[in-house]
Amino acid sequence: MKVTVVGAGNVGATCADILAYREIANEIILIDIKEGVAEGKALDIWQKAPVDLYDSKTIGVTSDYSKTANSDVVVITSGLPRKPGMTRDDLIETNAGIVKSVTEQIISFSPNAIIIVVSNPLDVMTYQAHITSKLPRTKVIGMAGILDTARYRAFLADELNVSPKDIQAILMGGHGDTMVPLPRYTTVGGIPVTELMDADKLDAIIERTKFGGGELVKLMGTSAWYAPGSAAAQMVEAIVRDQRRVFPVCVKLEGEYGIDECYLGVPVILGKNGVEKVIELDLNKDEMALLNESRDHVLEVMSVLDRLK
Ligand SMILES: NC(=O)C1=CN([C@@H]2O[C@H](COP(=O)(O)OP(=O)(O)OC[C@H]3O[C@@H](n4cnc5c(N)ncnc54)[C@H](O)[C@@H]3O)[C@@H](O)[C@H]2O)C=CC1
Ligand SMILES: O=C([O-])CC(=O)C(=O)O
Repeated sequence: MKVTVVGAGNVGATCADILAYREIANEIILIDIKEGVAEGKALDIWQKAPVDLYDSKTIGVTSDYSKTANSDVVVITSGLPRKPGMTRDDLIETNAGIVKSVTEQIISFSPNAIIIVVSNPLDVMTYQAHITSKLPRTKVIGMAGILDTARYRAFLADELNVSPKDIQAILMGGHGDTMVPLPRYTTVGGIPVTELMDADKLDAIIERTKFGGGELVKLMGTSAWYAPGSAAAQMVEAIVRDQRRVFPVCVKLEGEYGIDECYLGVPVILGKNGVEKVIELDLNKDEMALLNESRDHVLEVMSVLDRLK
């Protein structure tokens, strides 16, 4: 299996490193526009192989897309990250152009690839890759839900003093402040979280999760990369190993949840064809209202993208 990671910055290099270390793909192409950066990071990852005992090969490239030819999966991380005081939406003008040009080049050499978008604003950049590539919605998806859910699970593990492995949860909606955590679908070793924690504490964790990306931007002056890189690699793994994992993934809705023509995070089955199935939960009135609020926000930012065209 051949996987290309576009953007050899913090998220892209972390993702490539995990793909190699866990031997998720045997050939990994790391490509960036900045001369030498992808080559250097790929070489560094390869020099770690004798220590960590893997034989997946990472190759770094500057802007030569012919080297990405026939990739099975492509992860797009190229673009600006936000700085303190910015929203993800503030990145739209710069990143839309970058995602568009990268997608055009990727698709000309790998017309059958499955594309996983990471660049922000996530839902709208995934839409950008979809309209540029003209690939079916099942093959152009965005990474956000695994990361947002992981943050929620990590905060719950801290609060309950239990292993994060035992926390199962699902989170829906756009990748932003309007994301929709679902306590009704959160369990700890099979026990509903609402039986283990009072509502105030759970609400505080939900609020922290919604602003989890911003918390890290404030601390570091740029956005996160370890968990995002890992979450993107987990999506690649589900596809290349046809694992049929159930993950929240950003996908274009075509009538599911009563929502049409909008990219939004929902639970899906992820396998060799990309999205094998969109899972429709029976949301209650309050949950549906939150999801619609999130949809409205994403549609508003999508309309900005349409004006930029
Ligand atoms: N979906 C999510 O949950 C997350 C999304 N992000 C987003 O991912 C993106 C990348 O973040 P970082 O890796 O931290 O940024 P970074 O600045 O460390 O890396 C971005 C890389 O993209 C490269 N690049 C820019 N234009 C390019 C082009 N046309 N072709 C190829 N490479 C190009 C840059 O040279 C740079 O190396 C940002 O937009 C950020 O907001 C970050 C974390 C989580
Ligand atoms: O917060 C950001 O800008 C990056 C991101 O999407 C995240 O870490 O959730």
